[in-house]
Amino acid sequence: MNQPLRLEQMVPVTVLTGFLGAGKTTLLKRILTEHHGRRIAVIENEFGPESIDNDLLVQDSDEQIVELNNGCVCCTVRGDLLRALLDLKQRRDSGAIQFERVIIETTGLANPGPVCQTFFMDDEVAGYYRLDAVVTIVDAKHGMETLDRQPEAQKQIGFADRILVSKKDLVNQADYDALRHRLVRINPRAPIEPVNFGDTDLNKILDISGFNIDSILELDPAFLSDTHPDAAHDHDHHDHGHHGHDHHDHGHEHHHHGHDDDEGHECGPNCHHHDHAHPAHDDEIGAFIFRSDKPFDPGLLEEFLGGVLEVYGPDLLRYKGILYLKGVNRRMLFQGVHMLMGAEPGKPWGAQEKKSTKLVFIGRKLPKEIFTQGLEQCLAK
Ligand SMILES: Nc1nc2c(ncn2[C@@H]2O[C@H](COP(=O)(O)OP(=O)(O)OP(=O)(O)O)[C@@H](O)[C@H]2O)c(=O)[nH]1
Repeated sequence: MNQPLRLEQMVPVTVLTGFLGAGKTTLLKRILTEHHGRRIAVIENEFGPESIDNDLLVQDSDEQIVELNNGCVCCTVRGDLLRALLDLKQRRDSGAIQFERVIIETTGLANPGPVCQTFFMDDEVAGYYRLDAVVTIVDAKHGMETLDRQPEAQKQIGFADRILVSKKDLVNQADYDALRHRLVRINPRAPIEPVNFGDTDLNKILDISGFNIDSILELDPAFLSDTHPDAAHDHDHHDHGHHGHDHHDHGHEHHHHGHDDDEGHECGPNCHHHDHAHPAHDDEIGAFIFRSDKPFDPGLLEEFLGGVLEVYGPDLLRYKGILYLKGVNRRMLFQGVHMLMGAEPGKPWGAQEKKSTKLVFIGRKLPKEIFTQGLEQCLAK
């Protein structure tokens, strides 16, 4: 195995996902034709009638396009994705091609989970590429209906580090607000912005470290509890002293127990429909937050998480946050996808800083009580 690169040397990867016809290709084309001076390798699948026009894309640009044929990235070609990434690595290392980042465009029907997991499961990929963020595009016109009908669409929202809403020009403000509200409920963690025909500030979607860094801090608890009373969960605020020996956790260590994506889906036809009223939405995918100013007992926490992931891993799309661990003088950055979890040391706690844990869990019908009560049991006595 090669020596892993340091985080900042790793090649950032953006996973671009979104509903069928939401505007992924429009955005990608825009990115690849803009003069932004970034060299981007693109991996995409060839699914769907609106497959990207490679000739156009590679024209007078440095981009490298790798196409994955044969259906969705999610269900059939994770092996291909792995090979494509390793192939790009090999060509880059040999000097045959140059690029600084990778964008993977998934099909409109893909569950981004397995795509993300690729970056944790293979040592060579995990040591070379850094999953930067999942960017999800939602179509303002058809988004509501798609969310109603397609669980995969909810997952795409659940996984997102950034949500871009396309086609705002086709709806009125009230419809846009209703959609936005629903998106916040499903995923309160991801900032949401409109995008007009792919016109977006690249800095908002590339190199945002949505996956690796403590972006949970972006969560505004007040906003959260406003829009989703169930989402926030507060605990007593009580600071505990602790001593300073460092607890080094695994940088890229993950647990995997198979059946991470146990509910196959069919790559069906496009789903574009007319408007209709949307009263209550009982979305399967939702989020909750756990906070505490008390430190965790690391052993208890590990045991609890191991157990709870065995049971709920398939339903847990994303979980991440900052851990305040007893006996550890720095924050631990914790994150996971389904049953793969990892933790890495973050910044040391400042002398005056109030230490606390913030975790967000996003998943399908998660039993919030089981999680929050279990986590509370893991707090150091
Ligand atoms: N009105 C409007 N149309 C848009 C906007 N963005 C994209 N479109 C149109 O929506 C259609 C679908 O866009 P694509 O970029 O092909 O969507 P996609 O997500 O790549 O589609 P699939 O590959 O089928 O999943 C195209 O006709 C675009 O021109 C927008 O902001 N406003």
